[in-house]
Amino acid sequence: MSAPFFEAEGLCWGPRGRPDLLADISLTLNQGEVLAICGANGAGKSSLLRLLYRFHRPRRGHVRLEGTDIWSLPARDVACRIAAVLQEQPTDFALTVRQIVALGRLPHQRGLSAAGSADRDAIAHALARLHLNALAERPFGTLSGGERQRVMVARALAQAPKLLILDEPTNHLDIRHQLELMALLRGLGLTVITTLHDLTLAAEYADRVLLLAGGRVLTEGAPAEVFTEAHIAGAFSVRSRIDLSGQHPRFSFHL
Ligand SMILES: Nc1ncnc2c1ncn2[C@@H]1O[C@H](COP(=O)(O)OP(=O)(O)OP(=O)(O)O)[C@@H](O)[C@H]1O
Repeated sequence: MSAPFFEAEGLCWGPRGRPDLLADISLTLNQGEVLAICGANGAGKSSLLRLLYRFHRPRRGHVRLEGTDIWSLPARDVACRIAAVLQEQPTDFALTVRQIVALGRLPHQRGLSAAGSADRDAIAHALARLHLNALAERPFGTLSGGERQRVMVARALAQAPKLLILDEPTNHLDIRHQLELMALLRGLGLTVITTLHDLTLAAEYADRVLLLAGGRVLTEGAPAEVFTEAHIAGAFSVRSRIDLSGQHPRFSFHL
């Protein structure tokens, strides 16, 4: 049997000298699937992502991409395969949008060789996909929060990854840009793992949802299986009503 495209198995992690914050987390993704990770503040979503894009080394367990443990590869090789869009943004505000997006090509460039035509094509394509052509020569520091977020997604696309990992990518985006970004992520054909606070977006755009609570997997599966009133109460300590009359579930929440 061939290995799953992406697999995390029995992951445990905690900060140095502290007990585990994440315990026994496993997930499997097929190529092209979109996984949403949802859960309350402090549930461990960002910490889990850091294990998946090889920032934190798990205390126990393994993360494998196409059957290879990501810790058996040099960081640069992993960066050619996995791109991450994080909540923290670059502080180098003087760089232009094009220069920031070009940073996505660094893992693919050897030594100090100048960017080649493949790099220029990837940068142009990423700028166009995120509707950033008009902003390409603007200093990053002069952009709005939502524009910056789109630049960070463009940088990740320029990296030409096999797996795209995003931490709350719809933060700062207005409703139209949220929907556009989710449709873009869906339409890329890439395997995507993203944390999302908005359960409606997760239900509409993700193939699978992993619900975290207290650093553990509460449940994982198709959105309709995961988003039940009982699971939502368990993860978020709120009561909810789920309207299943439309194409996608709609939620209302109460204390
Ligand atoms: N390096 C660290 N040292 C100490 N505590 C940490 C560290 N990293 C994460 N934590 C703690 O682990 C818990 C989970 O944090 P994490 O950022 O993963 O949660 P989250 O689900 O992404 O939350 P949010 O929705 O608020 O972004 C939090 O209580 C956080 O304070």
